Amino acid sequence: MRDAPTQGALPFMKMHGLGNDFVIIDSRGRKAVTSPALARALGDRHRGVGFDQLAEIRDGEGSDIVLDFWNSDGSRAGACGNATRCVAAHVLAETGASEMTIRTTRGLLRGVVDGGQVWINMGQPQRAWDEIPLAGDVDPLHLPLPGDPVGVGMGNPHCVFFVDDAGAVDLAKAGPAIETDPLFPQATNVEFAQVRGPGDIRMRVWERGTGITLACGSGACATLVAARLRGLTGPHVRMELDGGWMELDWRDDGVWMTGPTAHVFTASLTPDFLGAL
Ligand SMILES: N[C@@H](CCC[C@H](N)C(=O)O)C(=O)O
Repeated sequence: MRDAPTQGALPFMKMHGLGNDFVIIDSRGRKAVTSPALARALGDRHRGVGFDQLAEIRDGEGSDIVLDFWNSDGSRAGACGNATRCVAAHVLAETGASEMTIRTTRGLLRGVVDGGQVWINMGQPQRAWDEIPLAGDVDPLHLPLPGDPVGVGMGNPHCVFFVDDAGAVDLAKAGPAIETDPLFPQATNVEFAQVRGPGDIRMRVWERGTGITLACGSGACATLVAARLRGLTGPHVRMELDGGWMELDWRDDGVWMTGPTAHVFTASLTPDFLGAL
């Protein structure tokens, strides 16, 4: 028997993009509710719901919607490509529109339905050391770290290593040391990319504030940018992540990406859970 909806409960959606999973709270038309404490409690896979990122949809500010992102450790994420794809797919299905605008701390992003797929323009990459940001004026194309990685900002920092075999990388060992390296004053997401051809990349990721995830949209964009700037690929690639395939295209107006999304369920947080925060 289904429980009757409880008064004071907070509805949310669970969605994922290639296994990068999200709790999404729709706060349009009412006060925002997210906080570091809510993100940590909800992100607990044993006592909460569990997610890689929490996203809150708010009323638009010169845009169709505003989106805020949180990591499971309670920190803010300046960008989350896969959550942006999930929310855009949801809102575009709801409104029947073929395009929309999304304001994030990074700026105004665009979502467009093309060939039955939702594409997001994640904007132009940040390539200057102080925009990524790095701790000092070093060449982002050749960061002074073992392995000669590339630094790229997509509204959040990324450190991209090119490796011979991405599958062989011990993410749990390699990721945390780079995430917290002093070269990155706001810490960093870490990508290990194997270029298999001019339009084919295999990539695995360690995410700042979350750890190993099955996919990372902003990380995929940063990886394409790093590969293109190093002359390893063209501007259009298919990328295989642990959770599946994405397609990316670096155009004159920014880095576009697409891939599958899924709405898993809608449920409500109980007043008891919320009251214990
Ligand atoms: N999974 C996301 C990236 C999430 C943000 C990241 N952990 C950060 O703190 O920057 C994506 O799909 O882009």
